[in-house]
Amino acid sequence: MTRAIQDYYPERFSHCFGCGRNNPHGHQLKSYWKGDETIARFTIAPMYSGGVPGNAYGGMVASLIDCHGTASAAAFACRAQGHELGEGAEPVRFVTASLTIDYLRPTPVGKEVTITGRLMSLEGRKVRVALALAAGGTVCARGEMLAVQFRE
Ligand SMILES: CCCCCCCCCCCCCCCC(=O)SCCNC(=O)CCNC(=O)[C@H](O)C(C)(C)COP(=O)(O)OP(=O)(O)OC[C@H]1O[C@@H](n2cnc3c(N)ncnc32)[C@H](O)[C@@H]1OP(=O)(O)O
Repeated sequence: MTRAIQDYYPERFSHCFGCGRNNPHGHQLKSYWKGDETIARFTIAPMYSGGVPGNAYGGMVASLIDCHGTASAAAFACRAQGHELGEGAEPVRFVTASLTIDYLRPTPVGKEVTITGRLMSLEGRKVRVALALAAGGTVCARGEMLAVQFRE
């Protein structure tokens, strides 16, 4: 897949500060399929430093995990419906209902990090996603998300 999951979001859902392609001030995170899981790559700019020099502040870590989680939920739900993003019916939209983060190690700024997502369960409007953020192959933070399909 060369197109990011977020690139399939309808225009009106593309202004998120973390991942909206139409938000020029935001991070514009891009998530992709990687086999049965999802992956995003991002380099945190030094301006997002936490209290310890060289390390990111926790909100930034949570933000990346959050946006990758909702994108993953949309992709997992789509595939579970038997089609890929961009095919078939309009894709379902998810928002974060609950997100827990375990900060295991400091996350460096200025180095590429990867965020991965794995489907834990899919039940009705609810998708649970296991998430991890790693730098240089070392997991710095883990997350668990409950994403709920948005009712318009
Ligand atoms: C390519 C694809 C395109 C798709 C296109 C996508 C575009 C999509 C834009 C994405 C852009 C990025 C997004 C970034 C990620 C955010 O930052 S999203 C922003 C942060 N999140 C929010 O603002 C959400 C605020 N909360 C809400 O709006 C509502 O609480 C919710 C989550 C929609 C749920 O409300 P509701 O629809 O009335 O549903 P409700 O019946 O309350 O709950 C449904 C189920 O979830 C459970 N539940 C709800 N909340 C919780 C909770 N906190 N803990 C445990 N269980 C819960 C309920 O118990 C219920 O379970 P069941 O009884 O069905 O078993």
